[in-house]
Amino acid sequence: MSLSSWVPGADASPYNASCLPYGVADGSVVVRIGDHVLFLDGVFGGGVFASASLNAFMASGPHEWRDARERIQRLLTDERFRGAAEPHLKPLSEVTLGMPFEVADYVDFYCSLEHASNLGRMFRPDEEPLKPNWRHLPVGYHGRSGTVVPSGTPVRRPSGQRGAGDFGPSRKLDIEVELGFVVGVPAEGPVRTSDFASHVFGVTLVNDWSARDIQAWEYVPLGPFLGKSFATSVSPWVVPLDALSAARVPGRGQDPAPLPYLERAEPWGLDLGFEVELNGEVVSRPPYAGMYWTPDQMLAHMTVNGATIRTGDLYASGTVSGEDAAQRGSFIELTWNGADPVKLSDGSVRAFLEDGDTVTITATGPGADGVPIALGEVSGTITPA
Ligand SMILES: O=C(O)/C=C/C(=O)CC(=O)CC(=O)O
Ligand SMILES: [Ca+2]
Ligand SMILES: [Mg+2]
Repeated sequence: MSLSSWVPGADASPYNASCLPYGVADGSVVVRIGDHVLFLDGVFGGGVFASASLNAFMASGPHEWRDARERIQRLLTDERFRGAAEPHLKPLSEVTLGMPFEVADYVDFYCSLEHASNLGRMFRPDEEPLKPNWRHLPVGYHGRSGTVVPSGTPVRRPSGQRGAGDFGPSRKLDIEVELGFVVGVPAEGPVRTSDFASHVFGVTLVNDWSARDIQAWEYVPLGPFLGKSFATSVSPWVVPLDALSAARVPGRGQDPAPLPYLERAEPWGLDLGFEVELNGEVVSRPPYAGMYWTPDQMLAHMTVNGATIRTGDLYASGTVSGEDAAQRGSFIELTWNGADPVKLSDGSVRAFLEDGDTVTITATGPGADGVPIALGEVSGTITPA
């Protein structure tokens, strides 16, 4: 039975009562229902919701997460609670959304076989596309949490070294379509794959902006640095894992079989479809379901050495790219490093991003009973260097 809400328009919206992402509006914790937000401090009177971030709620653990979600669903679907809840409801158009959580550490992985193969072919044409380690562990690096910004924040074109003796504004400014996982409950490592849902609160959409010229010159052999640390944008919405149970699908197998600490009960995936818009026009549709490494494996890997995790840690999947050319999650792949530019309907072409360009990433998936749900959106406009 899908849940029917008394909030006008909510049932027809992908932000229906089986979605219910959390965010922060006007400095207060809210949940989204249709084109409205419900202020949780108002309806529940304090506690973990009397805060300007989701961190306290996320730290409270899976029992409280489930309890809150059930109470919110009851409030929004049972007419008897309408009188109590309605005073705390506001149209989305009347509030200002902010950063939903305080980011502790930020880690970026590289979990798409298609993306890693495409970049290997472009950056290392004389080598095997995949490095020898790729099928043995989810490759990742530590990013810069201080430059994780909420959707809508303008992104200034970075300047840096583009090669030997060549300094200037990046000419290869790019996007990376990713799914981010937000840690709620802290732990001392190692964390087992089977404990994923005891620690991870939910997901958020991520655009990991990348300056390909700066990156290509600087990142050997220690990995990405200034080519990616200038900005990483996230959606204002964190979708709880419970909203994604219907999106869970059997996943692709792994060969070779991973080491015991990376084993899962079964391979799985999330049937989420991304859409990438450049200046309002769809340029790609990356599918998440076929990602090679899964988020429980990423969590097990990043803690296997004993590293701790904290509330607000964000770890991202790495660029999501599918097999088809129209499913690639970055412009470097879509245009094959600029050789085959994207053609837009107004006749213009793009190899990489120009000043004034706006990129918006959205994603949808099946909610309870297959009713479509939306995962939010992450948008950013490029400003001059
Ligand atoms: O393969 C490379 O040389 C470079 C890869 C990336 O830039 C991707 C990265 O940051 C991780 C990801 O988003 O998948
Ligand atoms: Ca990335
Ligand atoms: Mg980045």
